[in-house]
Amino acid sequence: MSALDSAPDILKRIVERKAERLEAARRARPEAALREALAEADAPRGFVAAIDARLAAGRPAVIAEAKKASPSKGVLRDPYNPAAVARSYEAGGASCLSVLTEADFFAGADAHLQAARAACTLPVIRKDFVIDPYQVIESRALGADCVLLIVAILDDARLKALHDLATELGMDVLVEVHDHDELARALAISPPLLGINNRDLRSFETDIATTTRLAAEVPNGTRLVCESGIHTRADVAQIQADGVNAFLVGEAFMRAEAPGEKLAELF
Ligand SMILES: O=C(O)c1ccccc1NCC(=O)[C@H](O)[C@H](O)COP(=O)(O)O
Repeated sequence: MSALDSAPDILKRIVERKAERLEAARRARPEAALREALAEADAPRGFVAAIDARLAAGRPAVIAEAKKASPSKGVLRDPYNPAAVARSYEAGGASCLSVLTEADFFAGADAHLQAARAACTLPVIRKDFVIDPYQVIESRALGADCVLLIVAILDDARLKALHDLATELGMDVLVEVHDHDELARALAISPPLLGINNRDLRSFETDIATTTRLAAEVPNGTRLVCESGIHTRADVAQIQADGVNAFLVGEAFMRAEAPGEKLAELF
C-alpha cells in the first residue's frame, strides 16, 4: 500500500486533483522551460533564518497564513486581497508568510503568492500539496522561499527527494506531521523545520494537545512549528509551556478585519 492509499479521503481527493492539474501544467510548460525561468526568480529570502532570528530574540516566531478558504471552514475572507494581507501581517510582526496556492479546495492561486511576496519583505512558504519535483521547481520559479512537504501524502523516498531538491534550489522546507508514525518518518530525514499539524485531516478535528504529545517525542534541538487551531492567547501560552515558540496561524487572522492587528493581539 502506498502512503497515498492510506491517506484520508479529503487529502486523497486534493492530491488526485493536484495530479491532474500537474499534468496539465507540465504540458503547458515543460520542466526544461520551468528550469530556465529559475534564473529570473528573486533570490530566496531565508525562511528558517527569519524564524531563528525571532526565536533568538526570545520572541514567538509567527508564520502568518493567507488563504481565502479551506475545506473544513469554507470561505474565510471575502473580498480577499493577498497583497493587503501581507502588508498587514508584516506591520503586525509576522516572521514569515504562508500563502495558499491550491485552487480547487482553498481558492488559492500562484498569483496570490507572487502578489503577497511582492508587497512585503517577509520570506514566504508556498502552501500547497507538493507531490512531484515539478512543483518544487515551479515554487522557486514563482519566488517561493520555502515549500511545505506533508508526510501523509509522500512515501519515504519521495519525501527525501523533494526535500533535497528544494534545498538544492536554495529553499527551506517545512516538513509536516500529524501523528507518531509520520513523525518517525520525518525524523529519518532530520528536517531543519518540523511542523506538527494539530488538525486531523481525516475528521478535520483540531486539538492543540497534538503538539504537546508529539513535541515530547522530538529530539532536543529540532525546530518545531505548531500548526492549526491557534485562536487565543491561552492557546499560545499552552504551546509555549511545551517549549514550542513558533506558530503557523491562518483562520484566526483571516477572519479578523485587520489580520496583522489580530496577530499583534495574539502574540
Ligand atoms: O484546513 C483545512 O481544512 C485543511 C484540509 C485539508 C488539508 C489541509 C488543510 N489545512 C491546511 C492547514 O493545515 C492550515 O491551513 C494551517 O495549518 C493553518 O491552520 P488554521 O490556523 O487552523 O487556519
